[in-house]
Amino acid sequence: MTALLNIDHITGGYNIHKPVLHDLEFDVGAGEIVGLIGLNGAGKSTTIKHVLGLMEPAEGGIYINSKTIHEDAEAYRKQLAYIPESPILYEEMTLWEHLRLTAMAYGVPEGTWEERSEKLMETYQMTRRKNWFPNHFSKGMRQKVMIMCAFLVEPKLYVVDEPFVGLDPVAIKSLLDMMVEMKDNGAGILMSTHILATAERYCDRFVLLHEGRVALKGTMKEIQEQAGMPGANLDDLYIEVTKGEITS
Ligand SMILES: Nc1ncnc2c1ncn2[C@@H]1O[C@H](COP(=O)(O)OP(=O)(O)OP(=O)(O)O)[C@@H](O)[C@H]1O
Repeated sequence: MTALLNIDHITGGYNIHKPVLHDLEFDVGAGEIVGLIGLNGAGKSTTIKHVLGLMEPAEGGIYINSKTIHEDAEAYRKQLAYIPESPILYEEMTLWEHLRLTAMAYGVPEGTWEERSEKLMETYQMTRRKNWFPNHFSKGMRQKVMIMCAFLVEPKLYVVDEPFVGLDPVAIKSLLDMMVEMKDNGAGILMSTHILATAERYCDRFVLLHEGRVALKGTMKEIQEQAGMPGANLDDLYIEVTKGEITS
């Protein structure tokens, strides 16, 4: 089976002489949630920037449905939606205009995007704020706008960076339910998070990064085996990895 997202032995970073990512190799398949886990500075955001095409690997390649961004940049980008850790909004555009702009950028047909948007606003309790501008939004509401824009597109691949910070429990539950629904519909999700209990409950597989290298990867059972810690939870595995005692 070809993976939806394939990170093929990439090395990369901000300075060609000092890579931050070293020979990274992992996949995200259709119909699964993969958790990208690691300490501050482990390389999660840098990995995500490479997947989004904002950074170019010095070595190796990144493929979505077997194609790199160079083969067809528009097709590559349209297959993925990104929920960033810090919301990026246009201050002069209302919530509804953000949704409309996203629909236009991704080519979501008229009728479909309005219907999805109304539903999303209801789910995230934002209907009343349809015509509000972002400067009236709380941090959590700003994050909800990003989430709604991503789910509006219904892409093949979701790239989600630390999504739970700032969201209220109802919104967290809605987000998780929606990720499960999209995965069941065949989407792939790469999610970076420090909330390990949630990751353990929702992710099908894990990639534990340590100092820019894959320290462990696989299902819970597989990473427990790799670490020689049968039955260990993700917290324990993570702590063990970050002691630097396990080499991949
Ligand atoms: N813009 C940048 N320029 C130079 N180095 C950077 C830049 N951003 C991150 N780095 C470095 O790259 C390494 C990986 O950082 P990255 O932001 O990918 O970590 P992270 O796993 O996402 O951490 P966090 O959990 O804190 O978000 C760190 O050593 C960091 O100092």
